[in-house]
Amino acid sequence: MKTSIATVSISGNLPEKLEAIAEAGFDGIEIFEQDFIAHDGSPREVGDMIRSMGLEITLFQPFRDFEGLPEPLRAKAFDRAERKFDLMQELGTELVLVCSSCHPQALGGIDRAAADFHELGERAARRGLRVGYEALAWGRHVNDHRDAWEIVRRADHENVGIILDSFHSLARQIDPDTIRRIPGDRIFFVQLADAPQIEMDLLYWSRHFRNMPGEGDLAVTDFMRAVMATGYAGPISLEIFNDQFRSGPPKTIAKDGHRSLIALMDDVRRAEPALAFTSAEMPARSSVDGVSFVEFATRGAEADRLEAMLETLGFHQSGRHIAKKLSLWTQGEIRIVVNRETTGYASSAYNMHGTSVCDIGLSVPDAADAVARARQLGAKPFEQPVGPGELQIPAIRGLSGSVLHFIDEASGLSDVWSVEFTSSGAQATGAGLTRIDHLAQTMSYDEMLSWSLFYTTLFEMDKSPMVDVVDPDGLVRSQALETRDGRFRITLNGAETHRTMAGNFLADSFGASVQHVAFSTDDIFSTAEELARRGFEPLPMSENYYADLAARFDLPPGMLDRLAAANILYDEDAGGAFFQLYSRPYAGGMFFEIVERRAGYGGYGAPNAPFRIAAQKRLMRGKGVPSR
Ligand SMILES: O=C(O)c1ccc(O)c(O)c1
Ligand SMILES: [Mg+2]
Repeated sequence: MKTSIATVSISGNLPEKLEAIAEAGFDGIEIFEQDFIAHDGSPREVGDMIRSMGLEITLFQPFRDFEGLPEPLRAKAFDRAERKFDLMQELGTELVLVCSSCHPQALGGIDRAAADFHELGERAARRGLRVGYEALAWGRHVNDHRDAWEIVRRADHENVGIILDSFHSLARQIDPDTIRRIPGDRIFFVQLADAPQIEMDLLYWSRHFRNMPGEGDLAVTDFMRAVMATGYAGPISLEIFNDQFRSGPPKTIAKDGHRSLIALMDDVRRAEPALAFTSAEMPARSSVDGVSFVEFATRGAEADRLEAMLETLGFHQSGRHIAKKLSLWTQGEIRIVVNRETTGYASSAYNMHGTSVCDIGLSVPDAADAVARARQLGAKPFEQPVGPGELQIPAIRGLSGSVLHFIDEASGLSDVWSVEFTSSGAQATGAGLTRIDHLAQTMSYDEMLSWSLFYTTLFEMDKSPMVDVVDPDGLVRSQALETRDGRFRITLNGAETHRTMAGNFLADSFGASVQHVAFSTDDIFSTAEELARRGFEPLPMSENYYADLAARFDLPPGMLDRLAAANILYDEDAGGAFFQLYSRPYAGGMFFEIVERRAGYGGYGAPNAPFRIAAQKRLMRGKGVPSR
């Protein structure tokens, strides 16, 4: 299987695009004519430059408004085609994409178009070139791959085939299984794009909102399953028109693209085991049984403050590392590692971000498999030298320099706590916190797709719909990713401005990622009592908030007073009820949350977020949160 990507899909000038594409591991590019014209270099030089980077030109595109024209426009269209054939020969590519005509004078008529393509095929054949016909979803007469196929079939020329583009077919809700009727050798090229399901004009949707397979809502896997069932053996190419990607970092976007394509083809291979095609061999997506540990990089007085906060949250220090300045804080199934090392990865994370979550450990069935899949999908393995008596725990670099460790029972990795840590012997009753409910990561809005793709291609996780969270100073988009059993949940919060609570955290921590950790309790009221006894200072909520709760929900008698007295927030969904208690913001805007989910409540209290954020901001502006 050859991978390819259209040069429109990423930002930069042509050499920058090519470098990012080659580095991400693609085999070829679709050269967009605009990218060629904007470049100052002869077609021969451009062709040589592309090949010198190890890339092949899989396609030249687009050639527009060709078929079905009356004379003299028709003759002109053929002349134009001849000029482009000259250019293709100079560049060194043999396939051109002709997209269905949008010309106001195009006459329509399947046989007229077929005759035009037959003649174009004749002219292409003389030069050893081939022509592919693609139905644009907004084409004037042809906007459905089934009609494009009928024209190609009637054109009846060896050098004329169809080009399929998942966006055009799926955006029009054409059943992808109709592709299974097309002979594989008549499909000359396949373009892939996903898109979020939004109601809008097809052309506008296509030119601005396409995204990588798996990042949107279209049935791209079903589309590719149908394509592969035909026996198609040509390149699989991303063609992504997206405003964010056009201005984003080209290397990251190219890597995301490659990751999406490899993961998609792995899904296709699993869904269609009877089809023989080559794609990267890798273990299936890993399930995640939960967060095994969260590690903070910190130092000195900040570390003391963090540990004091953990104590008020009911944690106790249950162990110390045999050689390093790490302490282990536990409660229920929760493990927090406080890392005060002044060398190594945690130390550089501290130097970069200040006190921050530098490492997340996930419990998985097979840690080696999780790393093997991540590597196939372009993640870099992460290793640090291990000292005597320490375990080598498989790990990868996440995005933005983060680190993820994988812990399993099968290979004894879950013994790390007894092997590498000496027990303090301390026994503690705690405050009823049982496990980590979710991690909330903050990022710039432009990075959200990369992160969701990262998690959903590695793990068995589903995306929830994006929700808007209103910060008094701007909007924050929030999207939850979760395993089906809810044992691993992450929320991604995308900030567009630095004035929001989330954006401010990003700026202050130079792009640290985890802004809060949420712990579960089975009884939020008794947890709140125990926390109060330990001197925990909750985030104070306003009276207005509780007055509104009374209006919105039928709470049992006395409940409202109990909520208000303990500063507990409340929400309901069709499944059940949700209780939340927040800490005050800590260094740079990090905080902790405690939640109780009753009767299968599935959300994250999004309706409460604006009031929580306003309360945090009141505190940070008023008393001033001690910053580093
Ligand atoms: O938006 C367009 O015009 C356009 C051009 C070429 C393509 O392959 C395509 O899918 C869309
Ligand atoms: Mg296309």
